[in-house]
Amino acid sequence: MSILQRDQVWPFLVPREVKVDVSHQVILYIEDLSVSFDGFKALNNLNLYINDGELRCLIGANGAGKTTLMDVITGKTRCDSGSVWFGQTHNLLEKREADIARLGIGRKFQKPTVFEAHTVLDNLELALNTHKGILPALVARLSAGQRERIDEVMEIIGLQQQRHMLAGALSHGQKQWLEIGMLLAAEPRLLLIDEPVAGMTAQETERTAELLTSLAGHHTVVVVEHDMEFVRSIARTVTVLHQGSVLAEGSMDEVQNNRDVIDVYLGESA
Ligand SMILES: Nc1ncnc2c1ncn2[C@@H]1O[C@H](COP(=O)(O)OP(=O)(O)OP(=O)(O)O)[C@@H](O)[C@H]1O
Repeated sequence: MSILQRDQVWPFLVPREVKVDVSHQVILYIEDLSVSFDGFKALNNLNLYINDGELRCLIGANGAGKTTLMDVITGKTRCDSGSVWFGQTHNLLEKREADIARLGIGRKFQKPTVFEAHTVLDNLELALNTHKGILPALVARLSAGQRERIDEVMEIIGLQQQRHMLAGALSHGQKQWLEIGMLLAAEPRLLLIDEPVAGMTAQETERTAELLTSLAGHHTVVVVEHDMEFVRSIARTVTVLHQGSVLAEGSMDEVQNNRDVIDVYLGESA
């Protein structure tokens, strides 16, 4: 069944009762993180702090370590050393992938993986009830709260008109929004989003910028993206990774004018 082939873990089920201590405004603490593959350091003493409710963009050349970092945060890859804390009380390195998802960390991979043979509405219902399996999830009665959440999400992702349309008939951009909606259904605290606008039209890219910007505040959003124009349109703070470490961090203008960033990533044309 396609549900078993998914390459991601849904943050099953609402409401989220997990308490995340963000009294110091930081929701994600990453310190001295190192990961190596056969002696090659994909992450090298990386330090990164993400504030609660912020929208952070992560950029860096191919192989800089962006995916590996997401993999460690979500429990997919184990590190050699370092620490990763979700708020001040949850040590993510001690947790399994599914438990990390249940804490409220949602991840969206680059390629959309919606259930194409089901409607937009069914997809959102499935996101709330995946643990039941497809058929039982579709016939299960949703609570009033769940139904309300689905309506809210439908509005956030702007697919009310497509509610009863098969997901397979949506445009590429709409599929990406639907998948973001499937993550949102579970009200995640932290969303990790990999290259959301790859393959999108200019209009879809613009709409995605609005969507992600609107999520910040209520959620913390970390976006990995290569499209610099898009990053400029959404980013307050940009972190540049290079060879597994943070090379620079700051506003888009600051990193674009940073000599090291120009040398190793952006090039003179920036
Ligand atoms: N499972 C693995 N086994 C061996 N090497 C790996 C593995 N995963 C990643 N690497 C290597 O680690 C380095 C960092 O890769 P990673 O995918 O994290 O980079 P990235 O910044 O996400 O790049 P891209 O922008 O191309 O997605 C690369 O040199 C990659 O080849």
